[in-house]
Amino acid sequence: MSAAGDPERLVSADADGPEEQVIEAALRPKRLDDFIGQERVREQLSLVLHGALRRGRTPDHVLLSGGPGLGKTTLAMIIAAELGQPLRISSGPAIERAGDLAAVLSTLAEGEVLFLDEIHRLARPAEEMLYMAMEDFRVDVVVGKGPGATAIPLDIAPFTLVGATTRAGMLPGPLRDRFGFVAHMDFYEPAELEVIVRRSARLLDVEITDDGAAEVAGRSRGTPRIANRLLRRVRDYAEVRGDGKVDRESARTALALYEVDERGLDRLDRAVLGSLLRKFGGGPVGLSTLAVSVGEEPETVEVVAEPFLVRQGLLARTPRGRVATGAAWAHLGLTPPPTAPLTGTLFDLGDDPGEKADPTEQ
Ligand SMILES: Nc1ncnc2c1ncn2[C@@H]1O[C@H](COP(=O)(O)OP(=O)(O)OP(=O)(O)O)[C@@H](O)[C@H]1O
Repeated sequence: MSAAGDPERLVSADADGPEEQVIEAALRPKRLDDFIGQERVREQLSLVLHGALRRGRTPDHVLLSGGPGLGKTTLAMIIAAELGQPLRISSGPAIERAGDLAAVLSTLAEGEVLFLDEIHRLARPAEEMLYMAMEDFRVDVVVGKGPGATAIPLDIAPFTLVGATTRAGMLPGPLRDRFGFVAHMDFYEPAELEVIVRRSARLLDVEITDDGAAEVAGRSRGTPRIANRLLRRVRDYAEVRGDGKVDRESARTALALYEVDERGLDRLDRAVLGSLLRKFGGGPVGLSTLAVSVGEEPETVEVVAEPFLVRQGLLARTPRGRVATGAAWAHLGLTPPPTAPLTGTLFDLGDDPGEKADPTEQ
C-alpha cells in the first residue's frame, strides 16, 4: 500500500480511482479567473502568460510544486486554455527511456503545452534530454549502440513545459533552473475552501448553506480534493437521510459518521494522538512503540498520520521521540498531567524523526 494514497481514507489527498477522476474533471475550474485561492501564484502566472501572448512568444517553462490535490493538474490545464493551446499530458514514471520523451517532444506542434506530472520521477537519460529541449528546443536522438552509436540532432517546435512535483527538493538543480517560473502552491485557507465547496456544490446541483460549506471546508485539511470528496459524502447523507439540503447540522452528522472530526482528523489520526496522550502521558515515545500501540506499521503512522498532526501543531517530532502539544490535549478534551511534557525547545527533525535517538527503543 502506498500509505499516503490509501484509497479507503476519506481524508487522503491522493486521487482515488477512475470514478473520482471523472468527477474531478467536471469540477475543475477552466480559466484563471475561476481558480480560487493561491492569489500570488495566480497573479504572477497571469502576467507570465499574458506577457507572452502580447509578445507572440511561448512563455517561460512553468514548474508547479505543492502537495497532492492542491490544483497542479488544474493549473496546467488552465495554462493551456489561457494560451489557447492544446495540452499534452504525460508523467515522469510514464517516460521510461529517453526515446519515449523524444517521441513526445518531436510530435509537439508549435506553442503546444506539455504537462509532465511527477517530473521528479523522470529517469536520468530522459531528464538530460529534457535540459536541451527546454533550453534550445532541440534533442539529440542516439541511433545505434556502443562505439558505433551516433547522436542525430533533431529540432523540435518551441513549446511550453509545465512540470508538476510534490517533491520540489528532489528535483536536480539543473532541471529546476530551466524553469523560468516556479510556483509554490500552499494549503488553502478555510475561507478559500468554503468558496470551492460552494462552487462544487453548484456544479453538482447540491443545495448547501453557507455554514454547511464552512463545516465541510474546515475539515478538508487545506486541500480542495478532500473538500470535494467530503462534499460528496455529505451530499449522500443529506439525500438519503434528509431533504437533500446540506446545512451545518447535516454536514456535522455526516462527517461524524465518516469519523472526520472538526479539524479534519480521521480515525487513524485520533488513534495515534489518543494513544500518545492516554498510554504515554503525551510522550516522548518512539515511533515503533507508538505504532505498535495502535496496531499499525511505523511507516503508516509516520507517512499517513504524522505529517498532518505536525502541521496542525498537535504532535512534535523531537530527538527523544514523539511528543504531544498542549493543543493535542485540548483537542481530545483531556487534561494534561501536571508536568507538561512539551516544554523547552523543540527540534523538528522533518523527514528524519529521530527514531534512532530514542533511548526507549535501543
Ligand atoms: N483552486 C481551486 N479551485 C477550485 N477547485 C480546485 C482548485 N484546486 C484544485 N481544485 C479541485 O481539486 C481537485 C484536485 O485538483 P488537481 O487534480 O488539480 O490536484 P493536483 O495538485 O494535480 O493533484 P495530484 O498532485 O494528486 O496530481 C480537482 O477536482 C480540482 O477541480
